[in-house]
Amino acid sequence: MNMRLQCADIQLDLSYPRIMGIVNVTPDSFSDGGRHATVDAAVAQAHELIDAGADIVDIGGESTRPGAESVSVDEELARVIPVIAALRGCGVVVSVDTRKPEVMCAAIAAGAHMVNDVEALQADGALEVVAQSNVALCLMHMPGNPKTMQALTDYDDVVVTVTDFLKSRIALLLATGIASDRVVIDPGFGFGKNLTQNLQLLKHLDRIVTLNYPVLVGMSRKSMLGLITGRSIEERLAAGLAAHLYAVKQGANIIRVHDVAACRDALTVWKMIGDVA
Ligand SMILES: Cn1cnc2c(O)nc(N)nc21
Repeated sequence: MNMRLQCADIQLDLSYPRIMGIVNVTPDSFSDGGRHATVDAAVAQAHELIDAGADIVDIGGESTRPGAESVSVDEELARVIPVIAALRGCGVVVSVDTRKPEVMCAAIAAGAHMVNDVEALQADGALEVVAQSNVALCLMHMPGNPKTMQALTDYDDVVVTVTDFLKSRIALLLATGIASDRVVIDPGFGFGKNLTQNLQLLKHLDRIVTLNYPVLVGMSRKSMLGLITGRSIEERLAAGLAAHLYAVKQGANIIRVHDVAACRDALTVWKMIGDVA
């Protein structure tokens, strides 16, 4: 695996695990003070995550949780572009979490260094938009879309299906001329997988790691952790740290979390152990 991820003008060293902090710019994420308050709150939250140790901040304007309603292009643009523009020069990788080519294009123009697409650039025009840039790309596995995916959990072998999907997307990107050091892959925990299938993907994550591309995982606060522990969404930090450290042990390179400070401490312990003779 290449140890440096090309994120536009930033090269991210992946010789040790990195943290992607989550910034949801969706009105229900913040006190409903309307657009301006939402953008300001999102920018402030991004800076909090950066101060807490995030290597990447992931700016999303459309919820991708199961059953989530889709958001129009104009609404998503209005939510995320002002935040991305305000983060120009912030010193860390700024990622845009979107499935829409129009949002990718505007985000890249506003200074985004990475596109995080839960649909792995399958939307018409998405591949063309990113091929004309040098941003990093995260390709995630999701059957269907957030409204249909939870009914699409009939796999012969979820690890084989997900691995084959990621291999096919990688091949398509390389054939489009996209450099391999821009590509990150992600099994998509919680996207069209039941609990057993999520745990199988985690247990056998090494088989995705052997595709030899940086692996991003995101299990923070997800329902798979609630099903195991019985904890509510606000009480899943310990479970999330355990799952993410297991993924790092399997070779994951980037973990996508809400609680950056706690994750930073966990990875600092991890790195110290790794660095000792
Ligand atoms: C936007 N989003 C929500 N969960 C995610 C996950 O697990 N991976 C990636 N890449 N994006 C996610």
